Amino acid sequence: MLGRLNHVAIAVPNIAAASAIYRETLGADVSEPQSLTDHGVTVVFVDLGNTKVELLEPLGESSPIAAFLEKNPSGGMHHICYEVEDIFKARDHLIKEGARVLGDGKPKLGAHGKPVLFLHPKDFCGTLVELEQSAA
Ligand SMILES: CC[C@H](C(=O)O)C(=O)SCCNC(=O)CCNC(=O)[C@H](O)C(C)(C)COP(=O)(O)OP(=O)(O)OC[C@H]1O[C@@H](n2cnc3c(N)ncnc32)[C@H](O)[C@@H]1OP(=O)(O)O
Ligand SMILES: [Co+2]
Repeated sequence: MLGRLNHVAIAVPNIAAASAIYRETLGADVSEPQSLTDHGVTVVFVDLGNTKVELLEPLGESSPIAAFLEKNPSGGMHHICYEVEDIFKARDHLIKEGARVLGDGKPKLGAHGKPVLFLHPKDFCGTLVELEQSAA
């Protein structure tokens, strides 16, 4: 079911400072910030050629990453995103397996304009999993 590793996400308190660390200290290619109001985050992507790192900062009052940053004030690894061919097929399989699909189970468009879903960290070795459909 799982395809490529699309990205590893790091939640940060300040995305400008984190982008500067990746751009200047690590010499990485960092995208411009994207505000994803629907998702309550501002993101940038660090292009690594074979995969990406997503840096994300809370956006708005009810950001889903606010509680995570309260527990991890300097930031930390937040989620891992795998690609799947068919997100509906993947979702239905996971529900059948008893996994918790977060939200209302309806895929939303992610930062790449493709449908994404999130799976509860408690069901996947303490790791928040994001699934992104490889095709739009
Ligand atoms: C889609 C746009 C973009 C993209 O890639 O295109 C993004 O990736 S946007 C990313 C931001 N959006 C989300 O993360 C949506 C899914 N996340 C959620 O719904 C919440 O963050 C949730 C439910 C995973 C956690 O919410 P919250 O922290 O408010 O809940 P709890 O404090 O009750 O946490 C429950 C339990 O889970 C542990 N937890 C929380 N977050 C994580 C995490 N990132 N990794 C591992 N574990 C996590 C938390 O510590 C609690 O554990 P407990 O032992 O009960 O204390
Ligand atoms: Co993500």
